[in-house]
Amino acid sequence: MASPKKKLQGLVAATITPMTENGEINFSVIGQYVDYLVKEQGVKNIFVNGTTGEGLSLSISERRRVAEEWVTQGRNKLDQVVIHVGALSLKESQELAQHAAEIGADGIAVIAPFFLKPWNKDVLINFLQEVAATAPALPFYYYHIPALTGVKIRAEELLDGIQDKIPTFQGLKFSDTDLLDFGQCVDQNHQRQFALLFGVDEQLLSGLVMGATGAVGSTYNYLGKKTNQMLEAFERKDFSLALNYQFCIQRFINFVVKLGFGVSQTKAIMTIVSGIPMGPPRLPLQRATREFTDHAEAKLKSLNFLSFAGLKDGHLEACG
Ligand SMILES: CC(=O)N[C@@H]([C@@H](O)[C@H](O)[C@H](O)CO)[C@@H](O)CC(=O)C(=O)O
Repeated sequence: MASPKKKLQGLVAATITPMTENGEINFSVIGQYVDYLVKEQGVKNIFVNGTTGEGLSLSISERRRVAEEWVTQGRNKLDQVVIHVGALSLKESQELAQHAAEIGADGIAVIAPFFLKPWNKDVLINFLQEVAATAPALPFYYYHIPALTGVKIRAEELLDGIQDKIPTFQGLKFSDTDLLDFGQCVDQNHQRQFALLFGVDEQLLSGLVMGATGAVGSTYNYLGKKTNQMLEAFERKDFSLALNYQFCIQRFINFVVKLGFGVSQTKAIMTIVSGIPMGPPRLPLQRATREFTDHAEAKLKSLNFLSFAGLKDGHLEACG
């Protein structure tokens, strides 16, 4: 069984793929992006080429180059770099998995194929197993995101006995709001051997209460510091403060969700907060509107999310 340096835990930023104005990948800012995550947001784990990274909208050659750049720039700065290698084609997924191993990534993750779909747990596991086997020394994570893949096989069902089939299986990225399913994943993880990473940032506190060992998400790119404060309050069992942080984060997410929120808008917000140009998204996504950007910036300012001043203990108003 593959053994990672240490269990993946804490916050994992689902990285954006920066692009130039003419739609090419902007590799030149990835080094600066790594430094920003580590120094400004206190986030030292990343999840590359996932949903936020538009992984499925990139060519295989682009995905390889993006993975390489993150691994290279993250060396001696980041704790873990997990590469999402899911694809509709098993062969492409295997190629990416093998490549991730060759470049020294710390783990790979795979979503369920979502066009011709696996119709039950065994078929899904067969697919995952074939990918994992091409990178036998790399920790393997299943990326559960049923709203986007349309594959509704419950995570707790998948987890049951999975290490017998996939010896490198190390955990789950759970991007769903079904806390019954998530709780049952935690419940069967008796020996705490798996990383159970929650993927719905606005509900992370509920995920922590249910037993999440960490979290992967888009907002940790720019709200990592704030979310880390929530994690620290939770660790100290200061649940009232942790809830204040969660509400504060929710106020922002709720605000942008009402305006229309997705990967394009994440790129725009990250550009505002970090000052690093993330560029436009790739078609079929459309660039965030000027109206969105102006409103989001005003909200970030009103919540004190641009200055990173932090909440004063117990004062909910501090971010309002
Ligand atoms: C559907 C979606 O994009 N979910 C995000 C969340 O971080 C999400 O942006 C956040 O909870 C706000 O709704 C992540 O789970 C996705 C993710 O980690 C990824 O980019 O692979």
